[in-house]
Amino acid sequence: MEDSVNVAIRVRPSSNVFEKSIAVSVVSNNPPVLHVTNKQLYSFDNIFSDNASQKEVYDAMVKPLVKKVLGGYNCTVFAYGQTGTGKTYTIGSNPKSDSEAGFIARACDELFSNREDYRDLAVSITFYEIYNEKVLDLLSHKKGHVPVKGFKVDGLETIQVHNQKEAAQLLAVGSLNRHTGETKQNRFSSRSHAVFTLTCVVKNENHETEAKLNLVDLAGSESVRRTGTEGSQFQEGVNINKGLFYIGRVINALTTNVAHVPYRQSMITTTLQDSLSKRNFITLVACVSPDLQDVQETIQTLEFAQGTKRVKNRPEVNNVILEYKKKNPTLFERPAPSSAVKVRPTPLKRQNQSMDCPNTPSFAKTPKVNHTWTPGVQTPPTLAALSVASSLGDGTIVLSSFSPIVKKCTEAVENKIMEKFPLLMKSYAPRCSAEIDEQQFSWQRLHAEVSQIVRNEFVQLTTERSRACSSPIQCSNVAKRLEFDDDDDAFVFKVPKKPPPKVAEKKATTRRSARLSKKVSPPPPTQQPPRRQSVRLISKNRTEVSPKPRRSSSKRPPIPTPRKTPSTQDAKHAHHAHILSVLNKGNEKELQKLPSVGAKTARQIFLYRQLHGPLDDIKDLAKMQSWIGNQYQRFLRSNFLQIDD
Ligand SMILES: Nc1ncnc2c1ncn2[C@@H]1O[C@H](COP(=O)(O)OP(=O)(O)OP(=O)(O)O)[C@@H](O)[C@H]1O
Repeated sequence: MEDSVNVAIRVRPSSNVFEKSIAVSVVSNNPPVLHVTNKQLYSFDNIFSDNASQKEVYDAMVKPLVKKVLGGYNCTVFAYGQTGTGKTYTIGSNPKSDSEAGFIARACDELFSNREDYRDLAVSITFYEIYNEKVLDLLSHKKGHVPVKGFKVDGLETIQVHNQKEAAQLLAVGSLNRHTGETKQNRFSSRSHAVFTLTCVVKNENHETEAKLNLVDLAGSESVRRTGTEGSQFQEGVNINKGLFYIGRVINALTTNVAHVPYRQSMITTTLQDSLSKRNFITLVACVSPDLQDVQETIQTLEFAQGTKRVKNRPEVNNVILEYKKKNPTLFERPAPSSAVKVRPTPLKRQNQSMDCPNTPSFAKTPKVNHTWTPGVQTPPTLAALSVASSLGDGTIVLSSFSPIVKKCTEAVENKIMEKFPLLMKSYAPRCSAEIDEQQFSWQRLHAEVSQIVRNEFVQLTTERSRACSSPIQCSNVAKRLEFDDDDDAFVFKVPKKPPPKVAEKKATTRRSARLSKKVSPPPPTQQPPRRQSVRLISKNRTEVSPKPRRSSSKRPPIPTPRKTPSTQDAKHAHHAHILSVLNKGNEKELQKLPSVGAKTARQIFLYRQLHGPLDDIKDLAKMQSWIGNQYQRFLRSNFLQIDD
């Protein structure tokens, strides 16, 4: 399992006795190909048939992620699908017996059995559900929902566990608290999305990593007609479908790399914003029913899974660099609070005051970093300086959202500043005494000096790197925008706000306003021919009326001249051979270059070739079952292929 986004299909055992009513079958396991009655073939990273065991699915999809989490990568596993297809069963968020242990129990088992390899491993658990767009803590005895601030669920019960048994107990308690209900399609239908999170903190000699494994049991998509829900259950269904719809939108936005990802549109995408970002490993297990009566929902699930597979992530490790702390222990010491210290806290400083060292410059106090922040340990100032505020609305850019080249530069700048910072601090050291107050300290000077270092390094590095690439970055312009933001306690790149779009002059839209407006004077009827007047009539009346000037023929788009069918026999053979080689050797993108071959047909040709080997003749393509109507003939015609029967 190499990819950062992995997608598998799990087919649930059928509830039908008759073979005729089965719509889904696994055609091949290598490559994994699924066949659905609509004649379409689907391929994913893994396909598990109805007799696949829980262990088999876990080993292929989640086991590799446990290692990644211990290595500092955030990983998220989603179970998605129609109601009653086995999502809860697969994730194991409602365990019934040991033989049915799902992902959660197995992942906990694995974490604790690997313990010896990790000298210092701390595991904690949170378990919450999203019910009717509200977050409810499944491990808390408190009533009411948990508030969400920004993208963070604020105040979840986080419980540290030391062994598999403790983890299993928490899972059992949480699953009892979860909202379930009976519908026509599932006796124990989950009425909420459940998120079970294992947070692993691993400390090594030089660094510390903190990463999360989220195991998400999404509620099933449901049609009111089929589930027969009414009243409050109907409302639950509406909210479930809303959440699932926006997960789809978020995935779509990640696939197309658009600037705005609609995380805030639903509670599930808000709370999982972290996990649904490009910095994580994502695994999707799409559960489907093999039954003919569910084929519509099955196809929808398969299409969703295919969309997810198109997301390309670049996972990053979450770590704290402790080396700096080791080298400069005095900088990170917490002095005893002194009544003589007078530092006026900025709004953000006030928030973090309890754990801040009063002598630490303000930009060093920002725990707003992607890297893990341990209370009591000050983040190296440059890391804080470069991991900038997250609010995009005010024209601030998050550095990490730049292109990879800028990201690399950022890392390099961080390293350089790390070297220079002790020197800079030394020059300030005498003035950092407890009696000094803020005015004497001159925060502005310190900010200006560090800004200058960051700017210089940034310009130098981006110039070096952009020389190597074809599209150089206007690095000096970008660097000029670097400013210290007091509100966010960080260095930010300010982006000039776009001027508001000019409001077009309002046109009179109603007849009354048109009449009232003196400026509007309708053209005399003789000057313009009636719209529907035929060309013949216009030419008849040409003497009386001057018609609207027609577009000159030179401006008309040229009429495409049809490509000629190769005339000689040799040319015809060469053309056939060329198309055949594209069909046999082309990847999906190359196949799509052929006329009448879209993304879907290209995929079908690709899968057909994988299953049956290369085509001997173009007419073998007729055997592909996924052609609809006269699509095959259209393909032949538009590719100028003459096939003798
Ligand atoms: N692969 C499987 N093997 C054996 N039993 C399964 C399998 N998948 C599902 N089941 C059984 O099907 C029933 C429904 O499964 P489950 O409750 O997990 O569905 P769900 O997708 O979570 O439904 P909902 O969205 O309504 O909560 C359960 O009794 C479960 O044990």
